[in-house]
Amino acid sequence: MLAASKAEQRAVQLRQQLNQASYEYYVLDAPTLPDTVYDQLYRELQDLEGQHPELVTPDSPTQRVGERPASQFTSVRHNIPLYSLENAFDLEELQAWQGRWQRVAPDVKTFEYVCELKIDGSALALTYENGVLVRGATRGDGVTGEEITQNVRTIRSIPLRLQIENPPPRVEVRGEAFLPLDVFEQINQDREEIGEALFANPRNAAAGTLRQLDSRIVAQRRLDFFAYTLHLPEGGLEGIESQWDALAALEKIGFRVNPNRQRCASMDQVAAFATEWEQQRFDLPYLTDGLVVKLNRWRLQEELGFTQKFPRWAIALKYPAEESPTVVQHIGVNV
Ligand SMILES: CC(C)(C)c1nc(N2CCN(c3ncccn3)CC2)c2cc(C(N)=O)c(N)nc2n1
Repeated sequence: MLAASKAEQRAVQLRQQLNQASYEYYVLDAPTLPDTVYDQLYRELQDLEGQHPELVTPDSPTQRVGERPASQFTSVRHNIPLYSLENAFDLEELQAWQGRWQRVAPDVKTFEYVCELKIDGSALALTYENGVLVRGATRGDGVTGEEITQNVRTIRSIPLRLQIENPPPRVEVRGEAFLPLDVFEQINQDREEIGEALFANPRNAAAGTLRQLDSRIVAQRRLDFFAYTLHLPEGGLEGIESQWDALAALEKIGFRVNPNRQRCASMDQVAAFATEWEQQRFDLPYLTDGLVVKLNRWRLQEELGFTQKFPRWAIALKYPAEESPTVVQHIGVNV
């Protein structure tokens, strides 16, 4: 039995080693620690926490695995609302959107867009206090959502602690939880075998999994997560003035951020990116249903603000639904 302070030092060391190994495996997809060593260190930490329960911390990897079922979810108000997105269904509508925001800010001569693939999953709101994950919530209606922290902790690509030397007091991260297509197929096979209703698509499967009361089931379903928004209500991270900077910062502090993103200096470049990914997206191991096009500079986003429902500085370009259409559709001008 290690003395308390020795035990504490060892627990800190094990947590750091195991969390780093998890980050390399689930976020970088480049593990360096052999699974057998991971399992051995994990068991050592479990034993240590068993002997010294006071050593358990919220960012301990032993706290990821789901606990006993909650009876129901509580409703929580988002610190910062999650906005909806206007939709464009072809490049003409995208061009019209550009015209609309430019009429609101006619003095803006230089601007650029960030194009991100629109992951077809379920939006999540994550709150970190002093670098530690304290809350995870569903989007809900954008103002209030369901508190699903225990389920969110089982998503291994979501860090339990941010990789920041001096973490800001509060960091809000938003992103999309999703099920990779092969995981979705496997879940439906398992459900078919036990006569349960199948999930219609990976988005429903992700949303349904996140609302599972028993987080041990969530832990088995291997949800994944791409972050796309970073809010710093009290500041604390220097040099982030745009969406592009924010995506790089999200990667730096430990999140998966979708790599298929691009800065575009004109609507023509946006159109090229959209046309490229309209087909290439089918090579990806997860579902997408379009792009999200955002004005990049945060100052310009603030200048443009919001309509009743949407930010003026962003729009979703939706690809045609995959049902086999009688007429072949594409986002270009339908000839
Ligand atoms: C921050 C803004 C508002 C510009 C924003 N909003 C998004 N969404 C809003 C509407 N959402 C929504 N969900 C359900 C019901 C109504 N709206 C779902 C997320 C984004 C979704 C994705 C994605 N899926 O990959 C993304 N890369 N960027 C986003 N950016």
